[in-house]
Amino acid sequence: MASSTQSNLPVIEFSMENLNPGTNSWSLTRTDVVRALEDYGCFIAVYDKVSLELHNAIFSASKELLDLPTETKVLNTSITPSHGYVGKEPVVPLYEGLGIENATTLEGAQTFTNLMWPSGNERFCETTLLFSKVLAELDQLVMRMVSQSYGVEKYYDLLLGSTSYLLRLIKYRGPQPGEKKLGIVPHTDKSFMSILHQRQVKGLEIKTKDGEWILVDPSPSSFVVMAGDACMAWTNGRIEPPSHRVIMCGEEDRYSLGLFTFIRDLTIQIPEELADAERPLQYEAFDHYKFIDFYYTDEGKRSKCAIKSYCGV
Ligand SMILES: O=C(O)CCC(=O)C(=O)O
Ligand SMILES: [Fe+2]
Repeated sequence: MASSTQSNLPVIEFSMENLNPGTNSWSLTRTDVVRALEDYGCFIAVYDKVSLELHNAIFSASKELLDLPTETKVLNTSITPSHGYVGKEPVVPLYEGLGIENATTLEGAQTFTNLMWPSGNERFCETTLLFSKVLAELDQLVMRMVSQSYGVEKYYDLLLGSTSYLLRLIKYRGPQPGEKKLGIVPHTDKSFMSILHQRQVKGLEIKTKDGEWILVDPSPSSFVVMAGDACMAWTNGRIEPPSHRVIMCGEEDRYSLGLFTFIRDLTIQIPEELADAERPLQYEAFDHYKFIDFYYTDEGKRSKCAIKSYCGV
């Protein structure tokens, strides 16, 4: 396994005060965002809308959830593969995660909370809802910038209306001495976009196009904004999702969170403006959730690039 280095991913400031479309700082940030996504498939957003208080609250909520008995956690099921409870898998025994579907809606947050705590848990519900909404705003800023920069903003408005958000709350048990340290196998996300956040314990590594693994430094105000496979197809290959993995460093448990976007009930069509003689159309229109189903078939799991196998031209 190649060793990782403590090197740098692009870091981009998102301070909401000076980020209004049309301003100079908006277009400067937009240039940085698109360059980072094209070069790395991701970047570190420094985002001041998540306060230290919210950072602490969401991780205590997450710990409270993951401390529930397994027989409660397994009630978190979904018709979409890997959107519900996943844990104690033989390949990644340290990993355990739950998923809140439609996490930016009160209904989504309440349904999940009532399933886990039939007698209620108002604080958990409020915290996860607020966190998801604040991160969804970051996702929308980023996507607005990307689509503007490619001249396809009107198509993004369509996607936005059909975007659903999945919040995953994840724990990696600290490995015992002698136990394998792999927390999650190298993969690209099947989402459109992902935003990852971690508590103080390191472990997330992201692969650059040069094949170097970069270890991501945690900080309460840092978020990894990362493209998923669906974004690569939609941008006709301009933005490629980076491979990433989790390798546990010490013996301490590690907590992380991911907000993932998926396009529901809308066929994702590659904007015609993004294909020309120089860059012919690389992907047929596709249904995001059918693509996820395909990924979890034997053929999908075997394929080197599932989205290309699924709808590549
Ligand atoms: O735990 C992390 O930091 C990464 C999680 C991840 O890559 C995923 O859930 O897809
Ligand atoms: Fe991932």
